Amino acid sequence: MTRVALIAHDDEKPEMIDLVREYEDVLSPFDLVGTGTTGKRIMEETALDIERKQSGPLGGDTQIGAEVADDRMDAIVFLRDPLTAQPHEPDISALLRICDVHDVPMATTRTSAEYVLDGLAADGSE
Ligand SMILES: O=C(CO)COP(=O)(O)O
Repeated sequence: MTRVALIAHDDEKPEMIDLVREYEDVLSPFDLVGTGTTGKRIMEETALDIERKQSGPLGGDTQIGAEVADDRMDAIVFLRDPLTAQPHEPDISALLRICDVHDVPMATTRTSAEYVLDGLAADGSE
């Protein structure tokens, strides 16, 4: 099954909720994973079921990176806050790097996320 991770920094959580609402039909057949607070918010505000990892600062990005390293992840939507320093920046950089290593698509903005999700939807309908 297609496995997708959803992650958003605090300032980007409203954008993530808006995105997943728009793409709820695309996302609902997928196996969805999220960092702690992002996953909680998505489940509160949509009908999607999310496997929740730790919150990002407590290791959630690292847990998702481990799945990438194990070739278990098909795509990641990570709406990052580009204007706020994060205490767990090394974990975020490591996640970006391991996605590059394993050629796992990671979208970090609304528009790139729409391209990735449109692509997954098109793959699923072939
Ligand atoms: O910090 C995050 C990603 O780096 C996101 O974590 P939360 O979803 O727990 O807020």
